[in-house]
Amino acid sequence: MELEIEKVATSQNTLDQEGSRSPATIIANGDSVDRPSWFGRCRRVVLKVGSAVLTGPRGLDRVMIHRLSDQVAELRQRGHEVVLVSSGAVASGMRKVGLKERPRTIPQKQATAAIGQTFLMHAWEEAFDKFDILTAQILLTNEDLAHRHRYLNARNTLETLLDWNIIPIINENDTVVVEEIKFGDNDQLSALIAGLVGADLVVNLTDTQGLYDCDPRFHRDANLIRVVRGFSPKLLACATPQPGSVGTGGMWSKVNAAKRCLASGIPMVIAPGREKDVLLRLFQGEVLGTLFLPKERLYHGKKVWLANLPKPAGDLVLDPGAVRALQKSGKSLLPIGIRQVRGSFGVGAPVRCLSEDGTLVGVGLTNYKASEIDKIKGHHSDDIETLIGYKHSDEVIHRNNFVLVDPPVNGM
Ligand SMILES: Nc1ncnc2c1ncn2[C@@H]1O[C@H](COP(=O)(O)OP(=O)(O)O)[C@@H](O)[C@H]1O
Ligand SMILES: N[C@@H](CCC(=O)OP(=O)(O)O)C(=O)O
Repeated sequence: MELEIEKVATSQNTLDQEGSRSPATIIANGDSVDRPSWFGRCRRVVLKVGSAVLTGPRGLDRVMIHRLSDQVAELRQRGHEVVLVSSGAVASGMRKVGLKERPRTIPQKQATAAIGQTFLMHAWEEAFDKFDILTAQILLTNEDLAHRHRYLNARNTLETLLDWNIIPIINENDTVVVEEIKFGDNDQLSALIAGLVGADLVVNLTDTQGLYDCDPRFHRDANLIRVVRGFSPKLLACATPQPGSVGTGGMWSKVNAAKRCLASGIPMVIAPGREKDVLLRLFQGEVLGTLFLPKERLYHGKKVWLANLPKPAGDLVLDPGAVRALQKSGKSLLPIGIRQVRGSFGVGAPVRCLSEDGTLVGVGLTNYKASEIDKIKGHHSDDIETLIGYKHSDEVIHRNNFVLVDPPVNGM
């Protein structure tokens, strides 16, 4: 079976200076490829399973969990590494305490998730136990991954678990997060985890056949989109943010997750989780769901984190020339183009770069602290030492430590 994609090539996985793994599969030449070998080469896979797949009217669907774990065990036999992102804590907790509707208040949601999470983990643990496969629970918040050193710690833990052949099972730490610090939902979390571990593919299992050109609940004539090459904002218009009865974020969130994955050069497939043997069939090359293929990799290594996670510690307001240099020429930020410094931050802090009208241009890590940038702003780099007594570098932000917020993307 042939998949028509514009350009596909695989490279060996590489590690950057900090040990980040790069996804192996990048789109690169003009030939079509056969799906079985393409999927076969996706060694490291992040598998996200939605509440809509894992829970039914009577709560957690253990049969489904067994069916999925059987397939994951088979994929591992074939040499794939699997990192599982499992939703379902709130939905299964709800049934446990007899709630008919999703809890509305944050403390109720958190308490329900606490009840459901142990139940959920127990079910996965039991299902993988048949194959003598160990699992490990990882609960994360956005705050955890926003700090670079904690992000790297999470990566080291995941790498060690994979090295030990243990299946990491990740969920958002619902019992401590409030709306402001949430990932949003597990679709976003799975895309971030994929960037973190340098996954070769994300499989997102949900309760529809894939992405339709409009919401199939309201449009009977909706058409399933089979392959998407590169991201386009048009895709977001296809999907609504309204989830099913137990989900969070809906299809809109999955398309946003695909956007994140594609920017990091990682393909993603949205597939029907309840379809019999869906994972095995996908990896055998059957055309199922919607496959999103990257056209180019915008971010590598540290930039994957920079583009997705850090909490800015301050702002730099730039003159139009500096904005142009960053946006159009991919240059580093020099002090001469900085008009204003906001906030108090140290060396290495993530800061937002804004144009004078307040538009967000990008995010970068600074080479100087706020008080120093205040002294050197508007000056030539040759004057840095005279102004602050030393010179770390000519640039306030080096281009290797900067990402544009809305980089140009090629799509559909
Ligand atoms: N364009 C679309 N294509 C497919 N499904 C869509 C679309 N727009 C909205 N949806 C809805 O999104 C739902 C899946 O999202 P969600 O309920 O969050 O699932 P999950 O629990 O798997 O994360 C589907 O039930 C579907 O009805
Ligand atoms: N962390 C929540 C799931 C949040 C979520 O994203 O749900 P879903 O849209 O079903 O993937 C839970 O375990 O219930």
